[in-house]
Amino acid sequence: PVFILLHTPASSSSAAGSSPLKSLFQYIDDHQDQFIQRLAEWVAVQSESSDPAKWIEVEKMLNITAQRIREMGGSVELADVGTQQLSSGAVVPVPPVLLAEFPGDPKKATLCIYGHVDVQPAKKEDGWATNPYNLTEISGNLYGRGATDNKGPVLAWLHAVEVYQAIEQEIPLNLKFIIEGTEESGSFGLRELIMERNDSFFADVDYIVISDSVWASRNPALTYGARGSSYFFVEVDGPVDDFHSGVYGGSIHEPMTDLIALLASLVDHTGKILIPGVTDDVVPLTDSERKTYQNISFDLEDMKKVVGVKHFLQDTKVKVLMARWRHPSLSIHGIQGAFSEPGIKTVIPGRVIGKFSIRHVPSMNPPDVERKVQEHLKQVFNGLRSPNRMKVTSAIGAKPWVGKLCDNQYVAGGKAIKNVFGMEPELIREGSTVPILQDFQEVTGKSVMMLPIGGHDDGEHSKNEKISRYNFIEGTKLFAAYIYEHLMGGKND
Ligand SMILES: CC(C)C[C@H](NC(=O)CN)C(=O)O
Repeated sequence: PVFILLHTPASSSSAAGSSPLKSLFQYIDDHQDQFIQRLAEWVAVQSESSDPAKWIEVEKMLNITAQRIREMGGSVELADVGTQQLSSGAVVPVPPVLLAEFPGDPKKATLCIYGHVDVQPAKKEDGWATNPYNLTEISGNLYGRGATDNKGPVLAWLHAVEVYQAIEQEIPLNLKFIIEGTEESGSFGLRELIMERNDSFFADVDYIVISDSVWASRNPALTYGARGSSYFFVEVDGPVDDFHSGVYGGSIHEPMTDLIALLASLVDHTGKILIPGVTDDVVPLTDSERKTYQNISFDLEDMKKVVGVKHFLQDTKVKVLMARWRHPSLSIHGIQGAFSEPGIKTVIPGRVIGKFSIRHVPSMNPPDVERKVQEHLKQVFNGLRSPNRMKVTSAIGAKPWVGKLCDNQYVAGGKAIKNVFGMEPELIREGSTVPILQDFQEVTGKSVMMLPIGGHDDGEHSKNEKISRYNFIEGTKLFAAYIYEHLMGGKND
């Protein structure tokens, strides 16, 4: 990893008061209700990618995005990324990937913006205070599934372009967009598409920017690292059916009991991963890296309130940040086939599937981790001497990413933050995963940066996900300013 602290001196061209930026910002302020109305229309589409039955909604969302880009004068291709085989055995087409570009000038540098318009599942019964698919403003916050992850930021990028067009301000960059619909399920077929289009769509791209994350505190940030992820299903299957526990309880090996033993062997109550060898490759901590965590304005007390806990597994800010950004973690997400409705049911489920994931950090290697998980679970299951069958499958294998802080676009990002928020950017990493991030860097060799606009308390993936009106609107200004601050016609060096 590169840990160079960035200094972003204010340049004469980067004064917030200079007239193009002033006009751009004024237009954004004047049109904020219209921008929020458009976000409400996007949030209303239930584009959950975890359930292939809902891919029709994902495609609807991609078509709405395509239509908006065409209305703005961009050309759009909805690229085929193949098929997926479902657990039922059925083979279904994956939602396409949107590739778009605006008319360009070969003398200018080219920026490619990546985002996704699929969302994690959400139901009012999960405990939402409002309907998750009806964007609702309460006390300056816009609540709705996808408001921050990632419909709000994708829309903010389109609004930033719209603003240039509306005030007839020349855009100092060529712009391309790559928008997908299965990020929340591992980005099916996207790596292959990038490889296939490396010499065409990506050939003239200089910079790739991704706004699919949140700030670490109340301070605006530039993000230079993200964890990877491997997602696992461990299935235990035995009795031919679900059975009455009064009849069979005590005489059969219950799949759920086996599964609980398997899941309990993965991680302990302190968060320590128990799978042999999984943490062996984590890069050692250096003094200079440790120092980078000390200056982050992350407020532990504030974070406890956001999360609703008395304490974390770690007792200092630095340790909590390191746990989020530079150490792997293992989380257990759910059990399919288990009785999870309210009330009483005394059944022994005949087949259950446990779901868990491991967040990877440099220099972990997902295939290597997957092999160790397989070996470990096999060994634990053998020890149970159960007649049931166990199957472990890995659904996602996304690598961790570390960007290059010396790239030009971090300077443009820093200046843009100064223009909009009047402060230096915080240089942060991200605990969550954008599955395609490292592939972008590895396959295209281009400069990649994350430029988040989400707030630290936005609650991505959880109930009551939101983006604040402030972050959505100032974030739109940030993107407009970032475009403006980019080296006019400059290529990354
Ligand atoms: C691989 C995961 C499903 C990706 C997901 N990504 C994001 O939340 C990005 N905002 C994650 O859980 O990290």
